[in-house]
Amino acid sequence: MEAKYTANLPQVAYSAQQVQQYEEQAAKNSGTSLSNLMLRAGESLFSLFENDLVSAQHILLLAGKGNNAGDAYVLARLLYQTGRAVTVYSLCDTTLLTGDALQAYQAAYQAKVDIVTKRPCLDSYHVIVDGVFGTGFRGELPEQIQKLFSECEKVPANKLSIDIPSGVNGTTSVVAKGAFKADITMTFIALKQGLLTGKAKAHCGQLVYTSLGVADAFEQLAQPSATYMDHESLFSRLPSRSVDCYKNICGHVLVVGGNKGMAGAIRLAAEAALRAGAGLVSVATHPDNVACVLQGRYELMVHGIEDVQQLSVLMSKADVMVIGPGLGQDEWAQALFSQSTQFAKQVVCDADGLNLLAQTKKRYCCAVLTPHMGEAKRLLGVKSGVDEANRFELAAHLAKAYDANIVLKGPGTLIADESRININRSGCAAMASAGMGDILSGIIGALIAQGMKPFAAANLAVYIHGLAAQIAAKEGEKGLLASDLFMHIRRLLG
Ligand SMILES: NC(=O)C1=CN([C@@H]2O[C@H](COP(=O)(O)OP(=O)(O)OC[C@H]3O[C@@H](n4cnc5c(N)ncnc54)[C@H](OP(=O)(O)O)[C@@H]3O)[C@@H](O)[C@H]2O)[C@@H](O)CC1
Ligand SMILES: [K+]
Repeated sequence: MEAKYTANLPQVAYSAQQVQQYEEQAAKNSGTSLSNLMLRAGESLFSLFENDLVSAQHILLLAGKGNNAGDAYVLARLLYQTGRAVTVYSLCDTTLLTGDALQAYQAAYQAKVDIVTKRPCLDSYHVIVDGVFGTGFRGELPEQIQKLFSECEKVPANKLSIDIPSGVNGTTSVVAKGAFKADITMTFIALKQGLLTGKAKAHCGQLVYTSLGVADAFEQLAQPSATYMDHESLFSRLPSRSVDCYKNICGHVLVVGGNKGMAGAIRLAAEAALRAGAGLVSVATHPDNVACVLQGRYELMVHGIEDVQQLSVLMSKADVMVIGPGLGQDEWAQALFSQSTQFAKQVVCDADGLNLLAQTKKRYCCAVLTPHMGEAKRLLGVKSGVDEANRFELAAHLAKAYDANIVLKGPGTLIADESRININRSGCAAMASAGMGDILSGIIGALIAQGMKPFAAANLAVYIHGLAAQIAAKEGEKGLLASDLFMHIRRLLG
């Protein structure tokens, strides 16, 4: 049977609310109905069993009371009719079912699918299918359902989520306590932004997509809430080097940081800027660190900074400043930070640069800020009214408040400016290693110095960084060193 889904995900994403709002109209405009979409959803799920889960013969489906359960009942019937052993465990009294879900239930019941309301033993199933909640999920998971999902995690069955893992919010990416953890999630109609970032990404497992035949009509009705740019569109913005270019026209990056005992961070950022193609890289660091930053990387111009006038001189020569790696927060750091706010060109601010920015309420004239969630919350301050768990709100709010591009790190890094958000595709668990952030800020600085616009540079840098980590981590994610990325960054940039 031909696969009715794809792992090649679209380049635009929407909120789960938009899908709910426009799915009916999109179905009508495509000459079909919602009940037909439910049949198509069930068929697409069934084709996954015919293609990727062929050996699965014993299947348990968990069903709620909404249309997500409707999809599960359609799938259950199709699986049963092809001779598989199928049980649907309904988590609600089936008399509560209405509309399309009720019809799908009745069809399954009439086809003699085993439908139970008492919890079966989970041990013997090859696949457990989650059809409990989809786009209609709100708030917290009832405790009993949390317990059930936790039991599911303990058994070896493959876990498949229908549309959205139950307990994940497809708009905000917020994951409710005890949410279902899938190995595969098949999502329908449009890519939901909430599945692509933060903890939600881990709950989805591999994400596959099917349009149910209404994507064109849907895209006519709804504006994407985020982009999800692929390799080609990101790399298409990278300026190429002409044969007659020379180091002085490939951008001069000044990297500021590396307080006592933190030479490694500034060295990684500086080397990353070189590896990402900056023509010249100057380093402003603590005088104690000059020799060790320079050691083995003689292409760097390393300066020990004793007073801020020295920094001013370096600032006057640079095209882009990267500040923060290993900077610290002591008097030396505060003086450098304060001076750095006079820089009238592009700044990339990371690590303690962000903490000083949050404390001092100073602003850069144009900046890319690269916080992780903790730094983002500090930048936000108290009483902001923003839902701190909602990565999209957090990134959008920071972009406005700091008039900056925001790179909100973490799985599915968000890159935001005042008018748009892109969700990064690359990345792996190895990204949680020391020094990874320092390297990222160096790459962003180098790409801007070579003439890329900050938003495009931040997007490409995050992508390259994640991809380099993925390639480098092929032999195991633990124990990977941040500096292992350098060779891959070089190759990726061609
Ligand atoms: N429309 C169609 O025909 C098509 C729809 N499709 C499929 O339908 C899905 C959307 O269906 P849906 O809108 O019915 O919502 P769904 O996610 O099943 O659950 C809603 C139910 O959950 C309940 N509930 C919510 N939160 C809760 C909580 N915290 N704790 C407890 N209960 C909670 C809520 O109860 P309520 O609060 O309203 O009483 C309500 O009963 C979509 O993801 C896709 O899979 C596709 O097949 C295409 C065609
Ligand atoms: K689900």
